[in-house]
Amino acid sequence: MAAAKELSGAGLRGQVAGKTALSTVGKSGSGLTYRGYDVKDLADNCQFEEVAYLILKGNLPTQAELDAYKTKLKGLRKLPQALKEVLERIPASAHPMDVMRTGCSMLGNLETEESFDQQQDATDRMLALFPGMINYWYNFSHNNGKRINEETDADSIAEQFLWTLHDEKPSELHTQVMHASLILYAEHEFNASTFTARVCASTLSDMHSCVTGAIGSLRGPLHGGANEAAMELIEGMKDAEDAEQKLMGMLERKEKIMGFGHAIYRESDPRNAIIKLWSEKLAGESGNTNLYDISVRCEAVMWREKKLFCNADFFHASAYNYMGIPTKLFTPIFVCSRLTGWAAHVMEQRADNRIIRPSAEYTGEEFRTVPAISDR
Ligand SMILES: CC(=O)SCCNC(=O)CCNC(=O)[C@H](O)C(C)(C)COP(=O)(O)OP(=O)(O)OC[C@H]1O[C@@H](n2cnc3c(N)ncnc32)[C@H](O)[C@@H]1OP(=O)(O)O
Ligand SMILES: O=C([O-])CC(=O)C(=O)O
Repeated sequence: MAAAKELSGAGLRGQVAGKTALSTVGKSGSGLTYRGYDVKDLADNCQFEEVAYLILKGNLPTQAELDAYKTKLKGLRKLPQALKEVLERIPASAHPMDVMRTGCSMLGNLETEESFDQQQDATDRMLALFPGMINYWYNFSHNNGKRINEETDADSIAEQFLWTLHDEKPSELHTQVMHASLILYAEHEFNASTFTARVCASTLSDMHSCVTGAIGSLRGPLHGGANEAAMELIEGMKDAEDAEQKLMGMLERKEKIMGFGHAIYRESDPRNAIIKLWSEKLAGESGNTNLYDISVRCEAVMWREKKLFCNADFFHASAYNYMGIPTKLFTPIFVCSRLTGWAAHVMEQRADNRIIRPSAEYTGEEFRTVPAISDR
């Protein structure tokens, strides 16, 4: 099992900051469970919608419940015209995570969550709409003003993401990998973005504000942004030998290697083995295993030199690249998935709320009085 570290120190490390029934990290099974189910079991046997249902509603759906949920989500894909207009005004140079943040916030203006009774519907709308939203912007801004049809016939969120990105039905294999990827990223206890969402929820704010804040926290390279940073690293390496040399140089210069290490896991991240297998399969399918081979060498060097292991992000880089996904859209996919965890945590916080307001250890000046301006 991927066990948890002994934790203490800055960054609230090791401190229990609240309760959750949603997931465990470093405690049982392969090391990550959603509502008691091992993430590997879920990734091997479920579609993303089943896992979203589990996280949001508490139990795995029956076939009839799953069909009804997927039909509901399919009916919620249409982007409001005002949101399309905002997306068309965002320049191609913008980071797609900023587009997600603005898009989510705009949706909150157009379809405001007026009461907590609407929390499930507000979440479902975002789950259904986010893939088309980011790919509408991406195609418009990067593809000569192309306006895609976001109301595709895609059967699932996994398929909808790839379909709206490439404007064609994706292969079975690619859709299967996307399901697994969305499942792996869906929930992870009190990580930085989820904690952001919970802090916002604790003030009794609305769902769109909680999610907008969480997107901002996920954006950084120490958190979700690491999958993009990992891609930038490996695409600069010619082959496995070059990877070895470059990494050794970076370690000598004490540079941080994105996609490695974890705040909670000690020896491995259970999501890595799963996405690594998919990356290998995609490499085989593509007929060019170089990027996969480079990634495998990086993993070996980091463990040999530093006992640092790949987290969920590292092999996601090569997997997404093999599926033809542009690097800057990697972290928005994480948003399309983690939205389930964020929303479920918001609902959990609301159900048993006290405003989150810790204390600080003061390190500033002693008490003093204001001198006259002429004496300063
Ligand atoms: C889905 C996710 O969000 S997973 C996380 C994605 N983020 C990354 O991949 C970014 C790279 N990794 C990191 O920056 C860190 O490992 C974090 C942010 C994930 C965890 O941070 P921490 O809990 O502070 O890490 P930890 O306490 O284990 O660090 C121990 C030591 O290892 C070093 N270290 C940790 N990760 C790395 C890394 N990826 N590369 C180089 N050194 C590292 C730290 O600098 C620290 O050294 P120090 O004691 O000399 O300061
Ligand atoms: O738990 C964390 O700190 C980061 C992480 O792996 C995640 O959010 O998936």
